[in-house]
Amino acid sequence: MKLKFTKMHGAGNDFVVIDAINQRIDFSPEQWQRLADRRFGIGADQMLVVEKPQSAHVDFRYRIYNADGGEVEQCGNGARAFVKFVTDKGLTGKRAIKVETMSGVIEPTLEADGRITVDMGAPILEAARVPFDASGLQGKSEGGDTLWPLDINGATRWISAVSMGNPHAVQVVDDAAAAPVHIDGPVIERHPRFPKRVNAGFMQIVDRHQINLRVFERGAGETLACGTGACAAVVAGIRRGLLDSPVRVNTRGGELSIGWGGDGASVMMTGPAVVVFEGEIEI
Ligand SMILES: N[C@H](CCC[C@H](N)C(=O)O)C(=O)O
Repeated sequence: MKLKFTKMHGAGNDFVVIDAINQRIDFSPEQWQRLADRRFGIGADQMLVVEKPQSAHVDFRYRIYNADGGEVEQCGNGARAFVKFVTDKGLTGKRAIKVETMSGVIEPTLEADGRITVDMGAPILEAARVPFDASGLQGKSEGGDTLWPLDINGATRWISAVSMGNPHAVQVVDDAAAAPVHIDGPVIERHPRFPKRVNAGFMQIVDRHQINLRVFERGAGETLACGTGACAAVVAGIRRGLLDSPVRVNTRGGELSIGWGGDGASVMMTGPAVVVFEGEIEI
């Protein structure tokens, strides 16, 4: 079939965005991998699919596929690209929309300055619901957070386990630029205590309102930015007593702003969404 798509990015985290309301698509994991392939396909960290909603009082359904072809629960940078896409394509006249995902409803809003704010919902902090298997581990309290020891490549790394609908393992490092993202990231991603695998965040505290962050993403490897990873890192930093809301998150691909009012409150993420090109591909 000939597939129409839009190539987009949010702070360098790049996407193939597909209107599945006006196109019928039903791809295998191998076909999703092919679309994501940077040599044999279009190339992207994730594929974002726009569908009609299944629930009432919701404007769209949003499905997300990682570069490895697996469908996942949430994508923060993708949510910003999503609202820009449906607005630009005239699929909605609203500037604030409700979007159902595998992990619940999120609410992206197109701001007057072109940036986009997304209510990402409240973080999930109970280890078993991340999911993270903490059985037999001696965690340590820091502020209101519990840090868990993982043996990664022979060193003990103390991680916070946070879900934004998708799982994150966040650790504080002295220097994000020098962090062993490609050595420890793949080991953390597939650590047996994360039964659904995990996104591995490496957070450097710059000051109480600013971090530098790198993320080795589940199913995609290191990306230039990770929206849910930025949310998870800020939640962990605030709970550890290291950060105060709002927090500027410096990623390799750009800047995100994250706000969180504490346990039970939604995490609010603001950042850019950019169209790179429109295209068609035979698949
Ligand atoms: N790799 C993530 C999905 C994409 C998340 C990221 N691109 C974002 O902006 O939140 C996972 O497997 O949970």
